[in-house]
Amino acid sequence: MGSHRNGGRGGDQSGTSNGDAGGAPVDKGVDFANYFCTYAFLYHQKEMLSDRVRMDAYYNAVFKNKHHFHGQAVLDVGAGSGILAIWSAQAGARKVYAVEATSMAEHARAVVKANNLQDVVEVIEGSMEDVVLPEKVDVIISEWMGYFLLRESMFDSVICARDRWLKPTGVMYPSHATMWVAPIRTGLGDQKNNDYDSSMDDWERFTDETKNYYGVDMSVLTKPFSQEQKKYYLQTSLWNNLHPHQVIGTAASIKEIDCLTASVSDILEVNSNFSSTVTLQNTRLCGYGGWFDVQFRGRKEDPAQEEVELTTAPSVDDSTHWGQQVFLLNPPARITEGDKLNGSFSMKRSKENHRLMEVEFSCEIRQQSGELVPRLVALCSSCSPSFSITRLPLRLLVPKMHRSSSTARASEEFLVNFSPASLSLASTPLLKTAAASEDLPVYSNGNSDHATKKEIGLLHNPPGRENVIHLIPVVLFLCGFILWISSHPPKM
Ligand SMILES: C[S@@+](CC[C@H](N)C(=O)[O-])C[C@H]1O[C@@H](n2cnc3c(N)ncnc32)[C@H](O)[C@@H]1O
Repeated sequence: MGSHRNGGRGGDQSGTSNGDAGGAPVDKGVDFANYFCTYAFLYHQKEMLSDRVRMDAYYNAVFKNKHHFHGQAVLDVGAGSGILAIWSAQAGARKVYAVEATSMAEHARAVVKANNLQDVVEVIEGSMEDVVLPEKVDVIISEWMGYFLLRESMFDSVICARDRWLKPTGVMYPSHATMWVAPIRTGLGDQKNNDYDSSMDDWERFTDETKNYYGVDMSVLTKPFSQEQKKYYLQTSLWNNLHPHQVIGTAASIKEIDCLTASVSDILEVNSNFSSTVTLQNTRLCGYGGWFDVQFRGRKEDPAQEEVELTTAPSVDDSTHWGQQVFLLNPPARITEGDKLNGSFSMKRSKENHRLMEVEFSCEIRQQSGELVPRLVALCSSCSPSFSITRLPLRLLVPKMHRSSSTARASEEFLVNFSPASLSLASTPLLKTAAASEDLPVYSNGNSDHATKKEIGLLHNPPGRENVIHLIPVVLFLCGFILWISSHPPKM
């Protein structure tokens, strides 16, 4: 006991390089500041603990498969508040190692003690990559899934733990994972286009004012500002809780992962050609929704007694805090039942931050007659895909949230590039007003970071300039009134 931290790897993971992350060097200090610190907040853990779909799935997986836990050694990778470690102990584990990188470990220790499980659950504060355990384990349990499964790249740490600490006969909880995409209709693209237009109108006012009031012409920056705003509003995927009616075609699986055998190189990139058949008559293809599910099946030689699945697919009653990622297409295209959508998807880690993803989509629409639909313009046609997404610590930046919340798991976007080369050309102008009537419940998109940015933007306006301008007529009127009064003194 107590000797588990910072041992084991001869320092190979404690420096600034982490080959497993995809070749790019990882600064652990920066990683901690950007990523781990989020999890040191109880409100963040609470939001995960409040996701009933997630909780029920893990709870059932453990308690309906006690045979995997009874009398066994279990490792909880990224224990957070300790919930999975505690369930493992309650299901009869002999020993549970609960490894947590952040100071949340202290809270986990308190919860373990309060539930009288301190003799079974040992909470270890440290990075999984650095921790040394006194024995190999029979089960690894972990909730490592980020938005659209792979964001956060936390599965790397689970793989590392598995390769070092799982017995050859061991079981992974969860055991399998799948990523899905499906064509969708949504009003989000229209909304984001409006946001972009307003930000450019605002920029124009700003450059006029800067020139008129301060004598400096900033208009040379209009293009880079426009690019920046396009990337922000239009080339970034969005968190959304899609209604199942917004899914307008068959879902396609783009990646399957066997948690027992996958290596980091298997998940560095996801590349898939997929096709989907439109299932709705006369509708708009506004983009794609992406989600994942994980299964608890045990291992082939030691299967689950009862298989459990956790899905984050669009759902009315069982939505999760992961929601779905929406990848917008601009402008939307008219499609109808029976049309075939042939797409290609590519996702890789951002060079700047291995926990963030860059996504490229392309798609071709083939009508039932076999004819190709004239070309669509891609919402993200000119973007160079690089973008940051983190489960950030501040509420403002959209942390991992409970499903009923209006915000999401983090500032969640993936940069998305609908490849212009493979997209069909625009035939449909963007329908700015049609969306609302056409799209069924469009749930909150969770972009409170956008709102925040705007709010911050307001603070940066020249102090009170607009208000002063609005006051000018009033002041003029009052001056006129005073002059008139003084030239027409009241007769006493
Ligand atoms: C999504 S949370 C899950 C928390 C908890 N297991 C639950 O299900 O509520 C992931 C946790 O893993 C921790 N974590 C991520 N990578 C880790 C690593 N390499 N070593 C230790 N902890 C890690 C994070 O700090 C975070 O608390």
